[in-house]
Amino acid sequence: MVFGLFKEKWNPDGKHVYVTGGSMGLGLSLAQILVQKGAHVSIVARNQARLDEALKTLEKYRQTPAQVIQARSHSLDTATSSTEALESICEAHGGAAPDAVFACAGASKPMFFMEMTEEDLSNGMTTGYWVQAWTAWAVARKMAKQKKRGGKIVLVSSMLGYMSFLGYASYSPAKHALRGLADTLQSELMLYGINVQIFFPATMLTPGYDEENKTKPQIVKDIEAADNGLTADQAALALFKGAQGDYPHISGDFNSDLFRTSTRGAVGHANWIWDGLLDMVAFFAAPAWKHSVDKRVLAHREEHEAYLAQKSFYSTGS
Ligand SMILES: NC(=O)C1=CN([C@@H]2O[C@H](COP(=O)(O)OP(=O)(O)OC[C@H]3O[C@@H](n4cnc5c(N)ncnc54)[C@H](OP(=O)(O)O)[C@@H]3O)[C@@H](O)[C@H]2O)C=CC1
Ligand SMILES: CCCCCCCCCCCCCCCC(=O)[C@@H](N)CO
Repeated sequence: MVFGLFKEKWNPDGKHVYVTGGSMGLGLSLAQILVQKGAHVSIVARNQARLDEALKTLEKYRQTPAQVIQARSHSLDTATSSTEALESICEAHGGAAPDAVFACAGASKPMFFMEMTEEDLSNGMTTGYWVQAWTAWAVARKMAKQKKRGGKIVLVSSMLGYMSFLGYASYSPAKHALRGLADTLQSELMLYGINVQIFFPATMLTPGYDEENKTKPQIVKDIEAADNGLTADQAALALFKGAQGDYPHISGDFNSDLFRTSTRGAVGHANWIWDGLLDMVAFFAAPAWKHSVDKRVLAHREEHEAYLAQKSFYSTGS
């Protein structure tokens, strides 16, 4: 398989690009880049005040008076609300399907599995998987019905969609599921001339990151300290550059590249030589790193048991 050779780069200039989760973090930074490149940009998120702020920010990057820049408040948790959101942003474009969608919406609530409730686990699937899957479903159908060629659908997973470690039982499965969806759609939506990609960023220093750190156990923070994190702008640039091509998996940094090449499955190579070298590095580096994580987790056993005891875990029923 050869990706991107001899093909023109995807250019958002003059296109209608839909960014979910565009009111802050990765989505907002990406929306800024797209506006700067001359795209008509529609952002969707729930909180109206943050959408208003984001719209003001995006206006600063406007290139021409003709650009349509809009923000709409919708929850993307269900098929119905995701379809409504899509219909509402397409109104200004005469009902035409967007040229591209970047599904950035999502959230994570790390904590110990023992402490997760049924609600935590099922919300994890909604905020990690369905919030993007329904958008992909609604957009793909609209593009296909209108026989729009050259469409693009980009999902946002995480490095935790390639691997995982303690604390992410409600989040990592959803991000792995997104990979399964993206790999399926990359194959199936070729039928309609739609290019499907998925982004696997490591830590991004965003409002969402500050929020998840409120429930994140210290040991999880310690493991993550191996990663400095990218700013939202840096991550959005990596995402945008990946989206200019058509290679299905976009990784934001070197470590994600190691996991990409060593868990590639049936995804082709971005670069035969470089990917082979990275895979070889990962062959040694990933088990060494994992060994250090396992040691850290085992060293935490006693402290963890004391923590659970103090939370009355052992003395309450189910
Ligand atoms: N930050 C990180 O370290 C990493 C994040 N990721 C993923 O990257 C993506 C972006 O993350 P990040 O920028 O940090 O997130 P933020 O929390 O900073 O921003 C998330 C955006 O999504 C919107 N959103 C969240 N849930 C919903 C929903 N149910 N319906 C509609 N809009 C929603 C939020 O607005 P509102 O709340 O108002 O709806 C906001 O605009 C997410 O999918 C996240 O899982 C992946 C790897 C690392
Ligand atoms: C092959 C060897 C390389 C080893 C180095 C790996 C270092 C990993 C650090 C963990 C980063 C966690 C990213 C999670 C981001 C995320 O999705 C959450 N913030 C939830 O939003």
